[in-house]
Parts: sequence; C-alpha cells; structure tokens
Amino acid sequence: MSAPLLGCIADDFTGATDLASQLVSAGMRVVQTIGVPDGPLDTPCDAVVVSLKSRTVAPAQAVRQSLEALDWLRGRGAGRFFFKYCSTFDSTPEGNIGPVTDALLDALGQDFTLAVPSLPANRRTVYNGYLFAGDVLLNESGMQDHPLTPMRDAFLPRVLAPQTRHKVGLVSHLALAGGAAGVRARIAELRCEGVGIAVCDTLDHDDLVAIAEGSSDLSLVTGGSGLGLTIPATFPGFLPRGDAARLDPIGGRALVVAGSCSRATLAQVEHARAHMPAMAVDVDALFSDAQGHSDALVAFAADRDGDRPVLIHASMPPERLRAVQERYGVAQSGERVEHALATVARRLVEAGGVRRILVAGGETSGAVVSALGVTNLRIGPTIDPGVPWTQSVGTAEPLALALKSGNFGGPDIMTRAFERLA
Ligand SMILES: Nc1ncnc2c1ncn2[C@@H]1O[C@H](COP(=O)(O)OP(=O)(O)O)[C@@H](O)[C@H]1O
Ligand SMILES: O=C(O)[C@@H](O)C(=O)COP(=O)(O)O
Repeated sequence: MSAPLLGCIADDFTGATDLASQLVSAGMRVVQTIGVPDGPLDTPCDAVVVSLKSRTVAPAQAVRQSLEALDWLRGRGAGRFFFKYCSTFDSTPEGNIGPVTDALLDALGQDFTLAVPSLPANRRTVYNGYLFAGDVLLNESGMQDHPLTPMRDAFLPRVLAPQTRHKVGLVSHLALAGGAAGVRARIAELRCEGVGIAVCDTLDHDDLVAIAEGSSDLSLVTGGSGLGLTIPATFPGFLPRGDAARLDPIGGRALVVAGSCSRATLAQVEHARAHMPAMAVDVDALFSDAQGHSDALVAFAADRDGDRPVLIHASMPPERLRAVQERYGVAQSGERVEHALATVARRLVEAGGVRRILVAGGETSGAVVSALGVTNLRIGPTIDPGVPWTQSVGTAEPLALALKSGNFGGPDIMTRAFERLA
C-alpha cells in the first residue's frame, strides 16, 4: 500500500475531525484513527490523523503519546507531519503545545517549526502575534472562562515561551505580504536569530496559501486546521479527489451529548432545548449517586419515540460552572461529567437503538468515542466549518458521529445536523 503523504497528530478528537475535514475538502483521502493503532494501516489514504486526548493531560504523558503517534506514522511511511492543536491555542501554563512541539522536533532531528493556529473560516485570526476569535481578542472571547484551559492572554509568543525550550519568534503580516517567498525569507532570518518556533500571523485564506507553500520544506508544522486546506496542494504531483466525503446511510435513533461550556455551545443548547426533549446533568447527583443519576439520564433518553434527537447536556454558564468546580475541583468534576456522558451514550447505543450522535466538546468527544470502542473514523460531509459527519469503524454496527468543537457551529446545529444526514 502506498504511504500517506501527511501524518497528523491531533491533541483532541474534535480537533482531529476538524483537521480531517479540511484535508478532505482539499481533496485528500483521510483516515482518522482513535488513539495510536496497534497494527498497520489497512485503508489507502493520502493523510492519516491520529486522534489523541492529550490537550490537558500532564506534559510528560502528552509527549509520550505524541511520540508514539509519530513513530507509528513514520512506520507507515509518512514523510511530513502536522501537530494539530486548537485554533484558540488551548493549553495550560505547562503545555502541552510547547512540550509536544519540542519533543516532535527532537524526534525528527529538526530545529525549526511554525505555530499557525489560525482558522479564518471560523474567524480565528492572528495579527502581530495576537490571536482574535471573531472580533475580539482571545482573552475576551469567552475562552477566559474555559473549564479546563482558560486562555487569559492573547499574545501567543508570550503564551508559548514558558512552555518551550526553543526561542519563540514571529512571522508577521509584513512577511506574509511577500507571499510564499516572504515566508521563506522570514524563516531563514528567524533561524539565523536562533528562533525554533515562530508564531505566524494569518488574516485570510491567501495567507494560509503563502504559509503552506513557504514552509513546505519543513518536516513538521503545527497549528489549527486552517492549514489543512492549503497543505495538500504543496505535495508535488498531488491530485485532489472528488469522492473523498461519501459515507453510507445510517438510520436509527439520534442523540445529542453536550459537555462543552463554550458560548457557542451554550447558545446551541438553548436552541436545542426548544426543539427536542432535553435533560441536564446534575453534577451534585453524579457525586452522590453516579449510577443512579446515569440510570435516570438513560431512562429519560430511552423513553422517547421516533427519530427526533434527544439532548443530554452538562453545559452550564461560567458562574454556575465556577461554583461546581469550587465544590468538587476542576479536574475531578470535569472527569466525572465526561465519564457520565460517555456512559450514557454507550448504554443508549448498546440498548437504546441510538445510531446517530452529535457530541459537543473536545474532551467530551474523546470520552464518548473511547467508550463506544471506535477505532477509526471515516470523514463525511461538512455540517458547519470544521464539523463533519463521520462514520465509525470498530463498533458492532457503524455509527454516524459528529464531533463538534465547543466553539464551532451555528446556533441551530443540533437540529440541522440530523437534517443534513437525512
Ligand atoms: N457542569 C459541569 N461541571 C463541571 N465540569 C463540566 C460541566 N460541564 C462540562 N464540564 C467539563 O468541561 C469540559 C469541557 O471541555 P470540552 O468537552 O473539551 O469542551 P470544549 O470543546 O468547549 O473545550 C469537560 O471536561 C466537561 O466534562
Ligand atoms: O481548532 C479548533 O478550534 C478545533 O479543531 C478544536 O481543536 C476544538 O477543540 P474543543 O474546543 O475542545 O472542541
């Protein structure tokens, strides 16, 4: 089997489907694996995206998982690599963007890479090193209240510097004005200055074209999924394929599971509550009687007729979330909620006839997909930018899964997604 051109390592599952979907849009055949596979790759493809759940684990663990993924991808013959993290640069003060980038560079014997989080299609742009989400700076976008990775500084070189042992620099919009040649020249300059990781400004798609072309001789690039649209064309001789996004039709009951507390998901949950039966997770009940509360959630969702989706959500606004986290701890409450949502989804698939699931939230998606025993995902049509329908491989029956990044999607995505599938 021919080797994939591009090997990708994604630090969460929604991020992985986001990247996979951009690569598919650019005409690549993509396989998305859940974790690092045990064996060889049995499907021909142009790119492989290994989905990890490494965004918020301890840095040493994230590094270990990422190096295992790199080894496996190299073993499959991939020659260029992409470390995918969030377009809002989600990280803790210790990592894991810096430590994983350092480790991948070392393993590849390289001393330089780019950090390109931008995703202009979803209005994530970078200007003079400052990351914007929509019209506002990252730290005013709601991300300052993220349950696990609150982002309180929009100046990315300053966020990255304490996480890496490399000197951090900037490829600014001034260099991008010179197109791919401008990027190449700036990279050469930064290398002479001893910079190891350069954050890239990006305002629009043309900038992503210039960055992809100007960095095509780097073994490793890092960033958000935006570059996924422009990297494929930089492989000499690559011919985009037209049939990359076809999936089998999947019937069965529909479920929405929301564990994201982002502004976008909160608005989507509010919209969905007006259009489908919905039950909120009670975190206190999860701590006093996890099994009993899980039974109640399953019973609520199972006791519905017809094709209309049912919503189970833990999502809550920042002030209520803070109170929960003060009571039970950030990590402990997050894990408890993820485990509960994943258990409910698994039980409803095993015994409730659920075959179509939209999950909101990256960590939540990781927990759900792992509980369902998915090994690979085939990437299908896009619902909203960065959110494709996918089809599971490895489950007893194929499932239709949409793994939605917390911040992605229009207000009605939780209803519209299922219409798109029909
Ligand atoms: N009510 C809640 N109380 C405590 N933690 C919660 C609650 N709702 C969600 N969480 C946790 O918040 C985290 C949200 O992260 P994630 O699923 O990655 O969403 P996003 O995509 O917005 O980052 C998860 O760990 C989830 O379990
Ligand atoms: O880059 C992005 O914004 C997404 O692909 C992503 O990584 C989403 O992460 P979550 O917001 O945790 O779902």
